[in-house]
Amino acid sequence: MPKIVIAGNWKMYKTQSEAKAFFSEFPAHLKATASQAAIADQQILICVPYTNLAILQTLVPSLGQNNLSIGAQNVHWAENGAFTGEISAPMLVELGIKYVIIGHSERRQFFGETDETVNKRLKSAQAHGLTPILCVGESKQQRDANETESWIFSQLAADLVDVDQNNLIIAYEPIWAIGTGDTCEATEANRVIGLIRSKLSNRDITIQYGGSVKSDNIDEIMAQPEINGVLVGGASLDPAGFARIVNYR
Ligand SMILES: O=C(CO)COP(=O)(O)O
Repeated sequence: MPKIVIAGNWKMYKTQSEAKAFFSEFPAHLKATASQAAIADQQILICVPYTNLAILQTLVPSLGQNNLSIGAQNVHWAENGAFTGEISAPMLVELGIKYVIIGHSERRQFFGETDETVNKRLKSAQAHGLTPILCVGESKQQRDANETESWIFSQLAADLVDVDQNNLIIAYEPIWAIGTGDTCEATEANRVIGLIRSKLSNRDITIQYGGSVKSDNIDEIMAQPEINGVLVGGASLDPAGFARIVNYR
């Protein structure tokens, strides 16, 4: 059985003081919404801006929530070098970071990320023992043109060359559902995720859904058999709301 991973992607939100305020409230909300036994087998992950990584790595262990980790939102493929504005895998590893998002559609759309650079980032992350969360998904235009499957299959084929499928999470994030409130129907997300799984050599990979996940649609999404977790943007910024998402039922 794939592990359930409930992840937040804070994107470019929260200063250090705002991040600390979130974690001063989050554990109490988690305890108030469900028993620890119910969520014990899940991985809870929050991928934060680089400026919050170090402080949260020292703060989170004191919260008594062993299944809660902090992750990064990108990583460069080189160990170091003249790459202004980038962060390398050894820099994350030294902080004790274990998870990193790679190939988010916002990186592909606004920062020139290609399947080739996504593939290089994935391999470097894995070579340093990090578990990448690879994001794939189609645009509205591609969906309307019935190109969803062919597009995602081409992303997977290019992104996963020489990538170890034993240390990988995939997030299906239809671009048209991100930040729009226009969630993909749970059954449709389940169908596409099933197709993604059919293309993998390791069928036990955790595959998440992402795109306008909220506390009021999480139960239906997580009830789908192919969906092993979620990658949550906006709704992960609120400690009470994200605790409710972790405690789906
Ligand atoms: O991009 C996302 C997560 O990576 C989804 O963002 P929203 O949940 O805000 O739609």
